[in-house]
Amino acid sequence: MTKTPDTPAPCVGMGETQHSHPEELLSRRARVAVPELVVTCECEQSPRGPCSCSHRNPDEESICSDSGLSGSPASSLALRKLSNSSSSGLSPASSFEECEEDLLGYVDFNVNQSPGEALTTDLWKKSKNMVNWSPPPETVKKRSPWVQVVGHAGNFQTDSDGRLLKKYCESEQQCFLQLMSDSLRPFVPGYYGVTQRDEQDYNLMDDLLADFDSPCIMDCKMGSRTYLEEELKKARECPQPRKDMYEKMIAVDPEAPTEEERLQQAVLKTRYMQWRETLSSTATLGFRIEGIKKSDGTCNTNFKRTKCKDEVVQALEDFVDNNMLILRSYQQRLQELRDILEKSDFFKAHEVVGSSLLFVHDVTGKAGIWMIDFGKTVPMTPPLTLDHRSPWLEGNREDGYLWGLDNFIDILTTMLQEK
Ligand SMILES: O=P(O)(O)O[C@H]1[C@H](O)[C@@H](OP(=O)(O)O)[C@H](OP(=O)(O)O)[C@@H](OP(=O)(O)O)[C@H]1O
Ligand SMILES: Nc1ncnc2c1ncn2[C@@H]1O[C@H](COP(=O)(O)OP(=O)(O)O)[C@@H](O)[C@H]1O
Repeated sequence: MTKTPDTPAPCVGMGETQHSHPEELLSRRARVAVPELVVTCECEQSPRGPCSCSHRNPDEESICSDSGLSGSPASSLALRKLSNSSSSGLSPASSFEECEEDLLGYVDFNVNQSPGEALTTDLWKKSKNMVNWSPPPETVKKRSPWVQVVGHAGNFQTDSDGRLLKKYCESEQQCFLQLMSDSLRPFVPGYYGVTQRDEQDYNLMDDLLADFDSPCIMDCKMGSRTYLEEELKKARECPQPRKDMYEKMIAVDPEAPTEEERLQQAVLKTRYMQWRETLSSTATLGFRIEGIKKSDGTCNTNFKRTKCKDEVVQALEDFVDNNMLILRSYQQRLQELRDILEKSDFFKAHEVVGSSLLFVHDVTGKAGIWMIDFGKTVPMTPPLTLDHRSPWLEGNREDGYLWGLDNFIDILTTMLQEK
């Protein structure tokens, strides 16, 4: 995904989470209190819309969009966009560093809470007793500001605990809840329930960048299909051609639209998504690079046409700066992930579409890979399961995730052998 903050909100004033009445919170299934919840009670409840994966404004553009400028070291537009999500202080996500003042009044109710732990009455009591607890100043560690590589504009906020708030999406919440007790747990961000800020609900999760120092980040979208079968069905029953997608299409290839699409100046979402799949490596390799952010601040989302193996290899070499140790770590981590995926109950029972692998490393040699974005990960009807390698035929709901992962591992293995 792509499209990010155009209207950045300053950090100041963004640190406050909307307060809710404790009883109300306790009764809301799978919700977890965040620090501020106990302090004041305004008893407001936000309207819970449908999956806020539809929170997106189709006209919003990406932070590092490939509108002709990406790929180069922060050009002026790229800088403007990047500044929305990086250390310049304009991020809609308030960074730890930017909000350091907030720490002076820092209150941590979740100090003993682990990811996925639901708020029980006992924990609630424990939390209340900790109202005035603050960490000693020496434990305050500066983190690099959070950076969003791709994704929808305004979808994220950060909190002062180094966690990330992502606009609420029910299917994503359901996935996270299950993932917290699945064998895949080490490969996903820790999840802490739902919280509110400015009347908007958010899923609260770990910021995977928190332990890295000026990280290099790559977002790769996994699978051979990037839209749900359900979306295809809807597009047939009630076609809704989109002008924004037509614009995005002709920006990359003016020849791509059909005569009819040209007349309408609009394309169906599924048509746009299929076009993107065949233009990139999604259709041929089962994954595609969406964006890369280097530690020097350069950001590139110009991978829409990165299709063949050689092009992917070139982008990967650039991402790791030809550091074979990092590449080896990534290869091993992907192999571990594959082993776990093949056994995971969650994975067997879900169609995983539009989900990404987030690759993160830094100059210290630390490297990690996590699965993110479960907005379009939906359960199969039991007892149906997927093998994630069979080709997709409409109705079988196969997503090609493991096929893509096999190809990814093969590419890294060949790169390592050739060095
Ligand atoms: O990357 P570009 O070419 O800009 O196209 C985007 C991505 O495919 C998004 O997928 P993802 O979020 O996985 O990156 C998708 O969001 P969905 O995930 O909601 O399908 C967007 O659909 P809209 O949000 O409907 O515009 C679509 O416009
Ligand atoms: N848990 C996380 N920790 C750190 N960065 C994240 C995390 N989740 C998402 N991101 C950043 O946000 C971007 C978009 O994430 P994603 O979940 O795909 O959002 P969207 O649903 O809006 O596309 C990713 O490319 C990554 O840079």
